Formats: sequence, C-alpha cells, structure tokens
Amino acid sequence: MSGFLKLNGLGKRFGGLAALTDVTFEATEGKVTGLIGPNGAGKTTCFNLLTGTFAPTAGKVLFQGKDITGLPPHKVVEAGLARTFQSATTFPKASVRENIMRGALLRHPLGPVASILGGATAKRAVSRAEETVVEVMDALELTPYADREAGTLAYGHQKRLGVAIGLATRPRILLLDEPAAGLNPDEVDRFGQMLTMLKERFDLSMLIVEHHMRLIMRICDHIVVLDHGEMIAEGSPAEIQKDPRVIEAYLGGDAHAG
Ligand SMILES: Nc1ncnc2c1ncn2[C@@H]1O[C@H](COP(=O)(O)OP(=O)(O)OP(=O)(O)O)[C@@H](O)[C@H]1O
Repeated sequence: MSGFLKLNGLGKRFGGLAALTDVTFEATEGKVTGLIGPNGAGKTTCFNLLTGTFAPTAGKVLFQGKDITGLPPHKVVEAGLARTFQSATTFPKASVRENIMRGALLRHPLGPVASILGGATAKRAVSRAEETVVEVMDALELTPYADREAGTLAYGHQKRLGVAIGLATRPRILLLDEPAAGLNPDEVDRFGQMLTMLKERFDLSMLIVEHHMRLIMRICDHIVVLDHGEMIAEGSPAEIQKDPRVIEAYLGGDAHAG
C-alpha cells in the first residue's frame, strides 16, 4: 500500500464503547486535511491512535509506506509525525526558547553517551537544534518572547508556542488538535494565515482537528467527517458543506460551528 499517511480500518474500543470504528482515509503529502465532527465524534481518539498515545484495537496506520501502528510517541515523532496540543505549554516554568528546544531535540535525541561525553556529534546536534529554534520562533513571531516564562504568555501566544514545539521536531506532517480553540475571530483569521504560511515555509503537510468551520473551510484541501466514531463523509470543503449527512450530524448534535 503506497501513500503518505494512511489510516486503514482503524478502530478503538474503550471497554464496551466503540470510540472509533473502521476509519479509512489518507492525508496527502503537501496538503491540509481536516478532521471534523460533532463533540464526542472520535477526533481526539483518532489523533491519539496516530501519535502513539493509545494503540488501536483494529486496523493499521501507515506513514510513508512504513507500518507505525501502535509505536510509542517518541518513535512516531522520529518517523516524522508530530502533534501540537490543545493546552499549549508542556513546561510553563521554562522559557519559550527552552520549550521549543525540547521539541527540537525530540526528533534527534542526543542519546545517553553523547549527552555525557559531549563531542562533535552532540555539538552538531545542539547547534542544529538551536538553528531550528531560531527559525521556528521567527516563523511564529515568538522571537520577542524568547526568554519569557512560557506560562506567563498571553493565551494566543501560548497557542502559537504549542504549534512551535511540534514544528521544532521538523515533522513531515503536523497534527494540530484544535489550534484555534479559545481565540477571538480576528485571532482565528490571523492564525489561519499563519498556518498557510508555515505550510509553505516548512514544506509541511497537516492534519487538523478544529471546530472553527470558517478556518477549516478556508485552509483545508480535503476534509474527513466523523460522527459517533464512524466516517460519514470526505471530500473538498465545497462538497462537505453541502453534504446532507454532514448537515444532519451537525444540526442533530450539540456541536458549536464556530
Ligand atoms: N480514555 C478514554 N476512556 C474512555 N472513553 C473515552 C476515552 N477517550 C475518549 N473516550 C470516549 O470516546 C468517544 C470519542 O471521544 P473523543 O474525545 O475522541 O471525541 P472528539 O471528537 O475529540 O470530541 P470533542 O470535539 O468534544 O473533543 C467519546 O464517547 C468519549 O467519551
């Protein structure tokens, strides 16, 4: 099976609850794929299966031809697939620069021997990571806040830091989990422009879970819709907007359309 990021018959049960059933789609290289659906549809579960937080109970995940099903999170990152988080900062007491540096060192960890002995390889890895941090801070307009404690940043900047940490792992595909949640409409628009710019600048593919429909419709090339753990539609933004099953899922549920 060829393809970029392929989910094949993916399923997850939590005890008696089928959180995800037989989900099959592909996120294409160089494109932005949206994953949408009402609350409880299974979007976060799907992300957790892709990033190694949980192992699926059925199906496979293939990334660039390699079976990454059930790999632990650090192996998934090494394979080139990174996620950002809904709550932005992992280390609120560390500076913005240090937080991003942790991301940069995740993809190419120094390893215990190199860390202890230092040496040319370790120095090269650190200087490569430092270059990445500078580039990522610049792209996300976080350079002025480099030395600020991450936990003291304004909310919108914390969201950007969440993206920056994922981006610093130099992924081939970035998974964004509700990156615009809690932003005001102007901030959402700016965020959308920023994501489009990041995609070009870092030659990225993206898979994005988001409730802000305007943002999704504007930036996605392809959209997959889940409802009650099952795929009910996929297609272009124009196709999805007029799909009767999608309209019914949203009108019948308690989703907020943003
Ligand atoms: N760790 C877990 N243990 C048990 N049930 C879970 C767990 N994680 C998710 N679920 C259940 O799986 C279903 C799908 O949840 P999930 O969080 O994936 O949906 P979602 O589409 O991301 O929702 P939202 O838009 O509200 O974030 C829900 O019924 C949820 O209660």
